[in-house]
Amino acid sequence: MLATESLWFRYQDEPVLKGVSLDFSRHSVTGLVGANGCGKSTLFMNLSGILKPQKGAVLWQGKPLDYSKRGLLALRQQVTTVFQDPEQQIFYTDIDSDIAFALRNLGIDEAEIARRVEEALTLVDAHAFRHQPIQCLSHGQKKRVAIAGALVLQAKYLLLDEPTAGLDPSGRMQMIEIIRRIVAQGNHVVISSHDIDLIYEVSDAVYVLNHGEVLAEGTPEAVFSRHACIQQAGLTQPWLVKLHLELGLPLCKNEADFFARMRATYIQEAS
Ligand SMILES: Nc1ncnc2c1ncn2[C@@H]1O[C@H](COP(=O)(O)OP(=O)(O)OP(=O)(O)O)[C@@H](O)[C@H]1O
Repeated sequence: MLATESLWFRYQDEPVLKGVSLDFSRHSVTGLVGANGCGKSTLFMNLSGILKPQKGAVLWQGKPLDYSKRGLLALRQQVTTVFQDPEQQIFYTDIDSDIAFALRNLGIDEAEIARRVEEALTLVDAHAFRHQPIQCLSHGQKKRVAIAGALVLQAKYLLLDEPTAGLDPSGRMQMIEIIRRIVAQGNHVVISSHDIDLIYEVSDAVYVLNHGEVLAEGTPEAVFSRHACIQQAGLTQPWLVKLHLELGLPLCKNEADFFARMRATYIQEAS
């Protein structure tokens, strides 16, 4: 279980997170949205034990997080973060060594490392550029390498900070597919993003943060239908929700569903 209980955090005088209670274990994919500066990255750093709350707690496996070196090492094998900028997480010039880095630090044997690296590269579709030096990769490819570096740890929770930032449309679709594959393996994903359409499509539950507080929580359909609340948080509604609310079209979860429903209706009406 990964959760927070009445968590307060401040860097200086002003609190950035104000008593937030969030549970990331109830759903496979939890989305976290909010305007710039509402505290999303600060929350991620609290969840991974980089920052420590002044009040309240991060709950890991039902207990307040153990901040000892041993406790944090155990946490980070089960809760891994992929930051927005992949450069922050890349240490080597060759992809295999980079992805294997954390496993070598943990003293895992080489045969197991090779197996896990292979599996992670498959999951993020990186075989095609596996032998290129990392500095020659595109932003999107580096992002996939950073995710592979987190996946080899076989963590139960993957925290993705802006996974689609800087990706072109096909990179974005590929990221959605990667998230689905990670979830299909039985893992939890927490996504913080300004890409509202992505959060709507891939999340099972959403938290809306506003000035360090939880303004709304629930299914993406319910949360994003609350126009005034979404506006108050400085956000916009996903396009599929707008079509539903403004034109009375069926509320669909993704573009493919939407076009399938529209085609079925159109063909029925035409015949
Ligand atoms: N190291 C720091 N020292 C002092 N204040 C900080 C520090 N890091 C962040 N803050 C402040 O904490 C608040 C929350 O920042 P945070 O980066 O968590 O927000 P965010 O929701 O991730 O924003 P964005 O959507 O822009 O990435 C902001 O007011 C920011 O200025």
